[in-house]
Amino acid sequence: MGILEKISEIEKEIARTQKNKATEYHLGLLKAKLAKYRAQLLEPSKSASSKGEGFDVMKSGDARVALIGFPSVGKSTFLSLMTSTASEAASYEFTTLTCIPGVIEYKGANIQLLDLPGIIEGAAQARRDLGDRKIKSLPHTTIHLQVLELRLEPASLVPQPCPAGLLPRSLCHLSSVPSHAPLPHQGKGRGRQVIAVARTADVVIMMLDATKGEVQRSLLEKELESVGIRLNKHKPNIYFKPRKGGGVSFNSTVTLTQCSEKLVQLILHEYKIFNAEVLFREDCSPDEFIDVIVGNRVYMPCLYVYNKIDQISMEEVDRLARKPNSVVISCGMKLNLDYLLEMLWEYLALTCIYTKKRGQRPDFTDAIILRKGASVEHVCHRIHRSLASQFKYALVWGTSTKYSPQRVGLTHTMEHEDVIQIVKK
Ligand SMILES: Nc1nc2c(ncn2[C@@H]2O[C@H](COP(=O)(O)OP(=O)(O)OP(=O)(O)O)[C@@H](O)[C@H]2O)c(=O)[nH]1
Ligand SMILES: [K+]
Ligand SMILES: [Mg+2]
Repeated sequence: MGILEKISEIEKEIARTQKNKATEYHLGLLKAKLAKYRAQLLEPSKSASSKGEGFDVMKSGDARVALIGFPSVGKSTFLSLMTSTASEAASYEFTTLTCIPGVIEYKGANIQLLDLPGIIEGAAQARRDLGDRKIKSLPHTTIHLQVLELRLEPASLVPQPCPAGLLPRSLCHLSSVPSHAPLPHQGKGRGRQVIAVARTADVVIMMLDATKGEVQRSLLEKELESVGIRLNKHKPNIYFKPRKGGGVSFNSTVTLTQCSEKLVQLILHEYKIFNAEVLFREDCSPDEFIDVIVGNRVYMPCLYVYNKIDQISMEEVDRLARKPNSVVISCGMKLNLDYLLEMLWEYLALTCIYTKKRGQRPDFTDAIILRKGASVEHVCHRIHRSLASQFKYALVWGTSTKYSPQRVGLTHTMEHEDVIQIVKK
């Protein structure tokens, strides 16, 4: 049995297993198995040659935002609106085939915005290649595969009605494609590269077409989830350390309602870990525990952006706008873009630091933009390469200190809108 078949078997078994106290261990074990097979699938195959032309964009600016979404939801239109970069936008799908970077200038920060191909396409290609086993595909749910097949059979490139009852109308491929539109094979394996780029971002903007169903959102979430990207979640607060011997020592500082010592042991055994120290500091689920064992997960804020609200009713706009982590916009009519920027800024959680020279007022026109949690040393490096080595102490005004000003060292953590004066040796 191939890995994909094994995954599908386990998924089926999970689906048909009733969730209750009696099946809890069984389910936990199945989930551990599933995560293991998925990881195997994602390991870069040795035959995979090129890293993907057009995707190796340099990280630049103060932060990076990746635009993820189905084809033709308006990603390129958005990039062209928000930045001085033009990215081709058109009514046919898969207009964008590479990664196009642009820069948003906001509150003195340079935010790199990456326009990417409609993510599903590459994954679809991977699915098509499964036959000859060239590309080890990402796992998908059954419905997902149905969608992909529907979309990419040559016949689906011409307008055709959707088979009744198979899919929501929103996902049917009803648009016609002009002759100059790229053929599906040109996007070979891009879904994987899109995901690789997404992993490097500080925030993901998941762009959705407000006129289409909610299913697009859950499909994308599943796809990102299955490659280890965790959206709007924090890293589980579990201490985990494999050891040489001594068995598994299990402890928790809170009451656990989803995991028990026995379940943790079972999951660990599935990973052939027989000696480890485990401390739950949070009431985590088995999935979260598995994430900790497997590691290499990325935890990323995600903003769901519903575009094309010019096409839907006010009631519908209102409903979408009230969803958590969501913003409604229209690129076509330039609606609500300012609010989106505000939200994006919040999600990026950047820290602006102002510098001040001795005896002078702070320079509020030119902020130093750093990541949350940045230290005085980071500030020094940003000002000048050699500044940290000449550093004697710094005076800081703002919320990070008890007194203003306060004398601090290189390791002091800065907070948003702090003012700093650096004194050299
Ligand atoms: N009505 C309406 N149409 C929009 C809006 N934003 C974009 N469009 C149209 O949607 C179509 C697709 O836009 P693109 O920007 O090419 O979409 P994309 O997500 O980059 O598509 P791919 O690169 O193919 O994945 C174009 O015809 C745009 O003019 C909007 O707010 N309202
Ligand atoms: K398009
Ligand atoms: Mg595009």
